Amino acid sequence: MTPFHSTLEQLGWSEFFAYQIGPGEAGLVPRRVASVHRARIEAIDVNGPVGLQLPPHSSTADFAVGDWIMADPLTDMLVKRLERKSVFQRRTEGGHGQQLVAANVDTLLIVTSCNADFDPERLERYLIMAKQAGSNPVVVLTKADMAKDIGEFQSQAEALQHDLPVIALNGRSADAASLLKPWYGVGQTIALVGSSGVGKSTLVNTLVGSDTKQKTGTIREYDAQGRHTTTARSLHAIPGGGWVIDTPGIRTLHVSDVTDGIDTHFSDITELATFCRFRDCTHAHEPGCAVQAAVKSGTLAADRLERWRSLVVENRDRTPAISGPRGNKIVRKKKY
Ligand SMILES: Nc1nc2c(ncn2[C@@H]2O[C@H](COP(=O)(O)OP(=O)(O)OP(=O)(O)O)[C@@H](O)[C@H]2O)c(=O)[nH]1
Ligand SMILES: [Zn+2]
Repeated sequence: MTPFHSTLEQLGWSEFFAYQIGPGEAGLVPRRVASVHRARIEAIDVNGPVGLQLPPHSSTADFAVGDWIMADPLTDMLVKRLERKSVFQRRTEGGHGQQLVAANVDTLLIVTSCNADFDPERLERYLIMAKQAGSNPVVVLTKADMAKDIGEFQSQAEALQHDLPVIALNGRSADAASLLKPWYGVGQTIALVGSSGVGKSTLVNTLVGSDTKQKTGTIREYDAQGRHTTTARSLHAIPGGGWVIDTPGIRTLHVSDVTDGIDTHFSDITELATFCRFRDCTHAHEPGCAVQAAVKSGTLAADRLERWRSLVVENRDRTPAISGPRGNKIVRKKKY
């Protein structure tokens, strides 16, 4: 059962949201979206779980788990959604439209396991996604109990970003909860992303207790290959404070709509580029290129520049252009 919460702050409320309430909205109450279904939305407020009425012609697809909304307490009608502090979205398969994954997430736990799933290039894609969304990333290496050399996985992950927290754990053991404690204090929201089968649901169960999870409505169904998989996302209360959002396993992580995320993750290249002679320098063959100069002098690793380049090309290729021609199609060698 979702525990009773007496204050909005415990639900994740902050001044960021309070400032968005207009003078004419004193009769409305803030509620947080706890689960989004095809035809209904469930929320939580200071009195516990509550269903929401959607205004005519609105779609549940416009709301994300973790959203803050204002509702009329008499009718439970959803009146408006508040601006998000952070939001994860991804392009739907086929490339049309965006699918909202989670909103107002403070920390993104990027989950991978200490086995064949581990792939630094895929992790880097998740780091870019976290930056684009506005959340702090933490890498969680599951199945550490099965790995021979955890240190090797850990150091490869740590090399991806300066000061990146990397936590190796056994998701089935209670210790996992204490290792992750720094990121789920009272009112803090964490979300888990990663491939199918890496142990996201297991970790959520360890954090919230399996009984709680069953009742908060996460649906497990069989996918096309007959695998048992998480299909719905919802906000789960962590006993003692904090919230966790489980997300369905991502099969292939393409990058699109992450220009800002790439610029932030590769801030060294972004900064060097301001010294290039040409404003539209591609850092490939132009004279006076500060980025190439840094590679030559050894201050920028050539493989880092290559990773940047392939992500920029993929992002450009997959993000619909507002105007002008689209980039050349690239042949993908590898699935992430
Ligand atoms: N030994 C070990 N097994 C684990 C660990 N974490 C998860 N598992 C097992 O790995 C399998 C897959 O775990 P899930 O939690 O269902 O994976 P998931 O990421 O939620 O998968 P999707 O719901 O498909 O996205 C289960 O059999 C778990 O018991 C771990 O840290 N150590
Ligand atoms: Zn350049």
